[in-house]
Amino acid sequence: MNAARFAANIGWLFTEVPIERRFEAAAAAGFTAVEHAQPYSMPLSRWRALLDAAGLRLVLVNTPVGEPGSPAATGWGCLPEQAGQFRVSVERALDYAVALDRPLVQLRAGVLPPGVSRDAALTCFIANAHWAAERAAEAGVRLTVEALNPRDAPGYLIDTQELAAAVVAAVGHRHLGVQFDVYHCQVAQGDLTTRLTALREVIAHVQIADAPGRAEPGSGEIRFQHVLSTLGELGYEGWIGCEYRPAAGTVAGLGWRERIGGLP
Ligand SMILES: O=C(O)C(=O)[C@H](O)CO
Ligand SMILES: [Mg+2]
Repeated sequence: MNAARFAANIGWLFTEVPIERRFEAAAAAGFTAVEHAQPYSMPLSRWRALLDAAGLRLVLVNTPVGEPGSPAATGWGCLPEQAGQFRVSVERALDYAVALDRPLVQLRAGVLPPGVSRDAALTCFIANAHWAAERAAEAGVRLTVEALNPRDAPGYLIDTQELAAAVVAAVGHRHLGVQFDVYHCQVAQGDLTTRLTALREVIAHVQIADAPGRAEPGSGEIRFQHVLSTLGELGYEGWIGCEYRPAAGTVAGLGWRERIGGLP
């Protein structure tokens, strides 16, 4: 087992303690890396200090999003005429990324706006992602696109792994890859082995939670031993983000790492 390959998402794990104490908690539980979708409520300097004090590395953040309930609550990526706001969100994410170990940055696509066709929204997102990839390359940062399942994220533009991969292909930039969230794929599509295999060349990051409850691996229907050995056989060398809702306490639920094992 290679626990070093798992990154704790400290927006989901260790929420028993305030954000500032989650770093030491993750390190004490054996993690060497963390991810967080929205790090922006804490200043950069504080992130740097907390990562360093705990000996952790940051491996993933998302671009900032708009206010909850607003049209940009899951991002500006596919909102026509909002390119300016999208660019501001990318620049903010890149500021954090450059100062904090150059984690991957997930581009939030947003929900299909009313009155806008799916094709128009996709064209908009691809153009925005292309601009972002150029900027990310200048900053030495890599970007991802993630597909979310429609039950958890109704209306989110990117709702299948293949659509995420199609955006990556359309942009055609080596600084943009697919963020394959195993939980979202299982809920929306299934056929995990086939999809991991088909997308292996473009997968830049993997996240895990079991389905249907989004708790620890081993709590539901996904055979994670098989998923992880498939990733190993495919030569996946990135991090695996633990983005689940602990069923009964983060530390109490970490036994899955030994039971399931890491990459071979
Ligand atoms: O919902 C998910 O799976 C994500 O990874 C989004 O980035 C929100 O954190
Ligand atoms: Mg995810």
